[in-house]
Amino acid sequence: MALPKLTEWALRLDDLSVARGRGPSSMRAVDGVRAELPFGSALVVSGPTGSGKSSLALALSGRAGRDTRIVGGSAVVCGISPERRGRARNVLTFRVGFLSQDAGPGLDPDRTVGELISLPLLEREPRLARRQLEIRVSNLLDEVRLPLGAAGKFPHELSSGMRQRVALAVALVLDPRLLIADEPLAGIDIEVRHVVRDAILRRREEWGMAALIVSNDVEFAQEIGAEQLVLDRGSVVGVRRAGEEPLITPGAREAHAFLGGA
Ligand SMILES: Nc1ncnc2c1ncn2[C@@H]1O[C@H](COP(=O)(O)OP(=O)(O)OP(=O)(O)O)[C@@H](O)[C@H]1O
Repeated sequence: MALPKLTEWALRLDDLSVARGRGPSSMRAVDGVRAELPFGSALVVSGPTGSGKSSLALALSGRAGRDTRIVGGSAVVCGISPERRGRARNVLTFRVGFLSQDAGPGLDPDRTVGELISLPLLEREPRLARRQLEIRVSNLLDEVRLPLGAAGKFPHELSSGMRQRVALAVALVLDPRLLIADEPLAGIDIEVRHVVRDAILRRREEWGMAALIVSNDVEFAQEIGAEQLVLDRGSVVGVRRAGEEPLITPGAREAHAFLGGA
């Protein structure tokens, strides 16, 4: 079967609902979200704790386990539904780089940084020559501003900010068409912020990478010229297109704060 072609949209969500959990503890974490993200643009998803941001990011990433299911509407991510399985899903994971909320602390402690960055490449291209692999690893280390010597280190030998930069390098190593990053700036050094921002801007400029970032950092959203979407209890309660006034659902006054208003 032919693989799905890339569409002009990195992301198209039509009335998307996502359930979390299994059995009696299952609940609707995302409820009827509509959004479109063309290649070359960025969307920042904000909202209070438990509003469904991570559930949305995970459901779209192609990495969701059985406790995260699309239960209504549809999603097309880089031309592929994240509900697909088998080869189409593999292609989705190659087209979409994913930085989960616990990506930095969750790095495999038994692998060196060089091995961690190489793994996705070897999964996609098992016959890749060693020299090519080394070049890709060193380019990525350079992009996330880590010294070349970091390739031989294990995660526990690095600071939390450095681990987060390694996790970003892993998410970017396949040159994804869409980067989905869940709280990439949370609680770590300023260098991480610059690295994430510069990677998004450069890759967007060079080949139209799109980005979906979960963050409540309004300044960051503005720095990368992103459209913003505010979730509350799984539903969209506010939207702000770059350079425009926010649109807020009547009664959702707290959405202003997430869009940089009073
Ligand atoms: N594995 C799970 N099983 C059952 N419910 C879950 C699971 N994961 C999340 N939830 C529930 O889904 C809802 C949305 O959670 P989610 O983590 O997506 O929100 P969030 O906006 O990302 O929150 P935070 O800012 O705290 O990360 C919450 O009510 C949460 O308790």
